[in-house]
Amino acid sequence: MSDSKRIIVALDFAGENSALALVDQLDPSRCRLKVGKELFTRLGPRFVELLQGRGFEVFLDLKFHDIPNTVAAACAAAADLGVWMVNVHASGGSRMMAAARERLDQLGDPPLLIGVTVLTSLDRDDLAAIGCPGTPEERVLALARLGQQVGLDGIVCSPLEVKPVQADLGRDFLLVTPGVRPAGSAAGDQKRVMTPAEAVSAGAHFLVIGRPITQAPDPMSAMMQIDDTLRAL
Ligand SMILES: O=c1ccn([C@@H]2O[C@H](COP(=O)(O)O)[C@@H](O)[C@H]2O)c(=O)[nH]1
Repeated sequence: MSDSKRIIVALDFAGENSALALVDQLDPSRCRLKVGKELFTRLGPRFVELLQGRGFEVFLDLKFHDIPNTVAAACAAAADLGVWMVNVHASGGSRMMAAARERLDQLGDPPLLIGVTVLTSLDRDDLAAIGCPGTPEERVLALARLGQQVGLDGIVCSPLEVKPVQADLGRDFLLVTPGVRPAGSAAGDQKRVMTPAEAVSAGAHFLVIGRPITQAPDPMSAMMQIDDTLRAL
């Protein structure tokens, strides 16, 4: 799968003005935007519509995780909003993911449906502490297989798991990777990271990048620099 817009900028801002100050500098032909829990909780669907009205495709990153009926209905609401991509937690289980898939399949031109596997802020010790033995890679693979079986379009994982997942599930299953840090960027709360070039070289389809762009002194130039590096690969 080849897509010229690999970068999804994570709009993690506290309000409309700060978010739009960045969005105003971005070009919808070079990147997509991700609206997550903070901005959506503050500004709601209206803000997603505003971004789409400016020509951006939006990944609505609300990571739905609930009983099947509730998640299916939430996905349908996201589809009604016209978003490009929506996600659910794969750990919500097969029936939950299948319900989301079935509901979206009833609609014309549904958003891409993606399953979050193991958050990129977690390492093996964090997983052990919540009662999940094994490595993040093992757990990502198990959840990715489940997601593919029920017809998800792809998963969210860290760039570190891209190669093993593709070796197992093929290259058409979309891999969306946060945990992306250009060389020299602070990892912050992310534990499983790679550089943008490493992630794409490994086979990631889309990179979710927040603070390395949004907190840069010149966000547009930071985004273009990363994008130029990826286009040169
Ligand atoms: O496993 C996950 C799933 C989602 N995210 C989201 O991606 C961005 C990453 O932002 P950075 O500032 O580049 O760390 C953020 O919105 C997360 O909610 C993730 O990081 N890991």
